[in-house]
Amino acid sequence: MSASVLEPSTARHAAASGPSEPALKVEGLWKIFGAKADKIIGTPDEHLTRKELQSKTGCLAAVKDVSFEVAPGEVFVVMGLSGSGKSTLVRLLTRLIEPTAGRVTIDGEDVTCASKAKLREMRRSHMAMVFQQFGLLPHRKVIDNIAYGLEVRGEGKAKRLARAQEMVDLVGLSGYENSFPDQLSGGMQQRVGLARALAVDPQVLLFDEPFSALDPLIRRDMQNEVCRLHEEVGKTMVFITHDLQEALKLGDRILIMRDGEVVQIGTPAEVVANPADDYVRDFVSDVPRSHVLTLRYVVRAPRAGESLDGPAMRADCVVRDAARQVLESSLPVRVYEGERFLGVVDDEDILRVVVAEEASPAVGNGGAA
Ligand SMILES: Nc1ncnc2c1ncn2[C@@H]1O[C@H](COP(=O)(O)OP(=O)(O)OP(=O)(O)O)[C@@H](O)[C@H]1O
Repeated sequence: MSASVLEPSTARHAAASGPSEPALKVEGLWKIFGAKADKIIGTPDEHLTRKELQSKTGCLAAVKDVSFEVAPGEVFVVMGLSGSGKSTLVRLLTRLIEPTAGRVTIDGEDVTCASKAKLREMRRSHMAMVFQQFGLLPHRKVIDNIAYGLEVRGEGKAKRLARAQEMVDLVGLSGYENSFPDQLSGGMQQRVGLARALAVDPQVLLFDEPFSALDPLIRRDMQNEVCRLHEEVGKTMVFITHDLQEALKLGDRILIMRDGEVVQIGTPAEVVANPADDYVRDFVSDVPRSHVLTLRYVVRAPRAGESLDGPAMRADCVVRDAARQVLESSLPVRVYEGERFLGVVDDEDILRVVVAEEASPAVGNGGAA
């Protein structure tokens, strides 16, 4: 995990700064594959496990009654093992796959009820997707690949090329405008994919395992690139991955899926501090707690007579980042959520997390607010 995991993004603040109309809303979304798929929901069979349903009816519930909301500017990660339903879910959001039931709303517009023409228009302007297999047009130059979405939308040549050039510069591809995709490395091709998605200025950017095929070092670079781009453009992002480290690094919140169902939705710290079940506990067992838990999870009430004159820190500061200041202070650090005083943290409280993560992966929730 790199240090940038720890830096709260602007979206973290945006997502935490109070209720607003969600950028994306998913309500009771189902996808059942099979001949009798539409006869299952509303019957007792909908409660069967995926395996039971499959052996009884031959149908497969790829996505089962999934609901969540994504705030404007939030990075929302969907994580799960292979077969858990992530790809199906992200395709349902844009109706590349038709849902069996449920509703998807993007920026207040109902995707599930949209006519074909409306859907086409929404795909052009409200959402853009970045795929693992880049999906670049091989006979078009980088600049024309990036401008493609704008061309489809009917933008004039000068305007779309100017916008594409801005995106080239944004993703660090200056000088490669006239190259063809097969002249670029995998990482650079994925930068083209990113630039192409950003060019249409969508409300929501969808990423379907975009970095899974890249070498680990390039993959890390690209994750950092997504963090940087997000800081710069502040787009709402839904990011699909099977990699927990990637999820923790990028996500403001993470949705963990298993067998088509939601197991847990929470911030990285919530998921690590309070795993919903053994499946999640297993996933997070190797994560260094001090890299993910925030002071909110360590804070305690001041003891009688304890000084309240120490420095103040924010509750969303990650323990590892806070450690130096807490250890250097001779007085306990006061922890605040906005204006609200939550309590104090001292050397012992910090060391307890660090020592516990050395000794055992299972660290409880010291004081979750
Ligand atoms: N067109 C289809 N017809 C029947 N079953 C399907 C279809 N597409 C997906 N499935 C099944 O739905 C389940 C979820 O698949 P999905 O590809 O969404 O999972 P995933 O989490 O994205 O996995 P991976 O990371 O391996 O792609 C799997 O059991 C898969 O076999």
